[in-house]
Amino acid sequence: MKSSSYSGFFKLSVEERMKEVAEFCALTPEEQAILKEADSLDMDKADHMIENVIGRFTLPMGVGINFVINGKDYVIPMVTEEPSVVAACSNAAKMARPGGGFTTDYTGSVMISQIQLLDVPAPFYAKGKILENKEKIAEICNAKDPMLVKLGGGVKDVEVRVLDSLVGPMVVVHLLVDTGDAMGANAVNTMAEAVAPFLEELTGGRAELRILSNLADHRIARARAVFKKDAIGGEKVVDKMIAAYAFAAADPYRAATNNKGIMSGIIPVVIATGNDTRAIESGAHAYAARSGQYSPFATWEKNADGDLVGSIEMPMAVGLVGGATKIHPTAKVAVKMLGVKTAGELAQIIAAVGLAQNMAAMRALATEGIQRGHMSLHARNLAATAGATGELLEKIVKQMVSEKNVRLEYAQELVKQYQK
Ligand SMILES: CC(C)(COP(=O)([O-])OP(=O)([O-])OC[C@H]1O[C@@H](n2cnc3c(N)ncnc32)[C@H](O)[C@@H]1OP(=O)([O-])[O-])[C@@H](O)C(=O)NCCC(=O)NCCSC(=O)C[C@@](C)(O)CC(=O)[O-]
Ligand SMILES: NC(=O)C1=CN([C@@H]2O[C@H](COP(=O)(O)OP(=O)(O)OC[C@H]3O[C@@H](n4cnc5c(N)ncnc54)[C@H](OP(=O)(O)O)[C@@H]3O)[C@@H](O)[C@H]2O)C=CC1
Repeated sequence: MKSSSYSGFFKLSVEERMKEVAEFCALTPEEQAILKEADSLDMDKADHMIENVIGRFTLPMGVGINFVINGKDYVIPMVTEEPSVVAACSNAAKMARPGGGFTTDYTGSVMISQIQLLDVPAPFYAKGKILENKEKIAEICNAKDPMLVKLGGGVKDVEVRVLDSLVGPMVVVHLLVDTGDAMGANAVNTMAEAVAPFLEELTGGRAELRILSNLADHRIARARAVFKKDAIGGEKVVDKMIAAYAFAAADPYRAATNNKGIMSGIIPVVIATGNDTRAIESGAHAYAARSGQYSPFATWEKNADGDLVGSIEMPMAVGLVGGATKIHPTAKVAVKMLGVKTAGELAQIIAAVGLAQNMAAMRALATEGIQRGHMSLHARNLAATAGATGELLEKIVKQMVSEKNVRLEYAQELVKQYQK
């Protein structure tokens, strides 16, 4: 496999796919074994990751292929239980190639840590005092994480908001912390707790909550792509897809589903690399609602040539150090597969996958409908659940799809019928 573009990759056996990916990503036999083994996370490690451990839970890892991002080819590890997502992303990445693939950027790894101050006697006067003491605040916080500071991170700015609330006015301090290649929750929470007594002293108030904000709007990843009209079915398809986007832009009921589709692409990469899925979900949805109306994460337009152009912009607080990324053996291999050296690079790849997923889903929805592509892959799932394997599985899938009767009971009925 010389580039990530590979027609018919899905028709290969698992072993053949692994061989191609191992060659592309230079995976050692040990790394390949980690991906193949269901129990690559040993019980001892598992027992130290969370509490009350009794076992482990395995999910399939697929690869999103055909991706070109900033001129470089990528094979993208994706861990999900949902059929058709990996296929959809690979499909859209293939359609993006004639337009040059995806172009991305990143605003930097700045997280917000919040400190809530209650019973501040004169909130606006206190705000001034806090802002005058930015340097001292940064000094107290940075002393808690010399390693981060050595790596170029640490507190970059301090902001103060005075909020009206159910319990009266409150002063909310935001520490803007560059967390480098860490997601940063632990790092910034430690800083918030360390600086709270100084803020109490400055303001005469009482510090209560000291915790990061998952609305990471200083940590934005962007991706954009041109889908040449001829690569996606012509200008009529472009127009239909823009009408589909207009629906999502006008209606939160549709936007929620549209964004769920984007998350169907994003979360598998977040899981594969051992990152915190809840942080990504909450940040993304809060960002999508920032104008007051819940909106799509991505925007779709037609350019002067009649091609479809898409852009996505969302918070992307993922890291390469900390969390499970450095503990989980499979996550370590996934990071190697991507060849990323910084959290920013990882964030940008994830944004590109989100845009790809949205494109594939919208194209299917705006043309033939989602069921043909999605249900034919879902049918495989059901046939396997009903106990079919090999040739029988293929036969049952074909029959369920052609009869448009993709249900578990029917799969079970067919298995019984053919096994008689
Ligand atoms: C499912 C496809 C890709 C079928 O695709 P197809 O239409 O049969 O197209 P194709 O046979 O011409 O294949 C095109 C490429 O797709 C990939 N591909 C094709 N088949 C496979 C496969 N079996 N396994 C892996 N990859 C596959 C592969 O890269 C292939 O290129 P090739 O290798 O042939 O050169 C297409 O119909 C599609 O993109 N559908 C969208 C499916 C989707 O979005 N699923 C997400 C789940 S539904 C959801 O969660 C969200 C939703 C839909 O509600 C969001 C929303 O409302 O916005
Ligand atoms: N609301 C939320 O989202 C919350 C999430 N969490 C969880 O927090 C975890 C993530 O926290 P995080 O702070 O990232 O984890 P860690 O504290 O494990 O990692 C961050 C630390 O790694 C060290 N480090 C080493 N190399 C680098 C580098 N290149 N760039 C940056 N830091 C480096 C730094 O200092 P040093 O070596 O001194 O440690 C830094 O403080 C996740 O598991 C998440 O689920 C926790 C609470 C709330």
